[in-house]
Amino acid sequence: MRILVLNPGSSSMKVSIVDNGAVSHTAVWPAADVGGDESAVREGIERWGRPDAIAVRFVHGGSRPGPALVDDELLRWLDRLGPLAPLHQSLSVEVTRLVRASLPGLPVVACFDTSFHSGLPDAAARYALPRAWTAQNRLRRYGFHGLSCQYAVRRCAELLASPPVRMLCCHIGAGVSVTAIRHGVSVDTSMGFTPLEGAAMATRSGSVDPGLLLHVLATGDVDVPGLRDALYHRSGLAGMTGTTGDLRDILAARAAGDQAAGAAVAVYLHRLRREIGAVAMSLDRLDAVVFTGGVAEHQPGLIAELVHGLPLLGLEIDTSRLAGTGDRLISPPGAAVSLCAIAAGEDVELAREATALLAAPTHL
Ligand SMILES: Nc1ncnc2c1ncn2[C@@H]1O[C@H](COP(=O)(O)OP(=O)(O)O)[C@@H](O)[C@H]1O
Ligand SMILES: CC(=O)OP(=O)(O)O
Ligand SMILES: [Mg+2]
Repeated sequence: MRILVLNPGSSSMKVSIVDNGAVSHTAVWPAADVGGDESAVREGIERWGRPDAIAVRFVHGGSRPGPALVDDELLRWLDRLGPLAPLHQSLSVEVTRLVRASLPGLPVVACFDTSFHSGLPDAAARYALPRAWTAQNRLRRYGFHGLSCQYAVRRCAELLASPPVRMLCCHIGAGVSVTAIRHGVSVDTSMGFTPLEGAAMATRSGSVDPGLLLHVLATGDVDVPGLRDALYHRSGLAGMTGTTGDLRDILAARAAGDQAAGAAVAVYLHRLRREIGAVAMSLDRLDAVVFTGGVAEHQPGLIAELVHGLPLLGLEIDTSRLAGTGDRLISPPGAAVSLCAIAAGEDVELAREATALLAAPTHL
């Protein structure tokens, strides 16, 4: 089956063709270029020809445990979740509308980041908030980057002689999250009700004392839309440095002696290590840690820096392996914990989920 895969991320729009499970074409557009003219999707369709089906990544799918065939009603419901993932959800809705109009008659499958975490243990999923608020089970921790985690589990098992039972998936791209996985199942994760919780990110703040936010709303010159904009678009590495938050530029500035860039990277790494430490505590031991996402893939030096600041977890890096390319083991032979660098494979998972859904007898 030939699947056109659309993966709107917060900094990029990734479009691929996955042919019987293998990625045959792929292109990445900066997110800012996507919106209005939707050129990325149109170009993908025109360049690569008609697929058999389309799979679209939606970061928020509420408590849905798996993918779903798109119809008008589902699309309206997904659109209503927009405010819970403002950097992603409306873009996913927009590109879905576009492909439905451009390729009428083809099945479109929505795949959700949240599904992988839909079975989170209650203690990890709930917030310590008034009971009445959480009664309908909506104000819970949903978790994100689930499609990336799913792929990391599969790929890590291929790279290691024996599949890891207890692992962490550190997805480090424009969005950053850490997930603890036992026997392939998510048991805790750093993102929560929205993809704003947890580590500091390219433009997102990550977790901030809710008391600070109340204080800013009560005393600062900012309303709720202004606060939302600040936390999603103008915080994180971007906010701390006054740049776009692209780590390529920030690391180059740090190397050139820019102190603000150096301080921002220190905060970014510190907050990520805290999330790794916190999430790891849901496992009784650690067999493997996967580093994936754009930053993990392209900035191995930063991964080494991250790991060197985690002596308590006993992680070791093999610098000669780190300098290699492709999906690989980056810990030394015989290390207690296997460290793996894996290119994010959300597109493969999206195609896999779409193929399985469309082959299911209930779909016929
Ligand atoms: N050489 C590189 N190429 C692409 N992205 C890079 C590179 N080095 C670092 N990055 C970082 O990776 C991030 C993109 O990661 P990615 O996982 O593709 O993000 P998203 O899916 O959220 O759009 C960028 O914000 C950028 O800072
Ligand atoms: C959930 C999320 O933040 O996704 P991305 O890293 O692709 O922006
Ligand atoms: Mg992404």
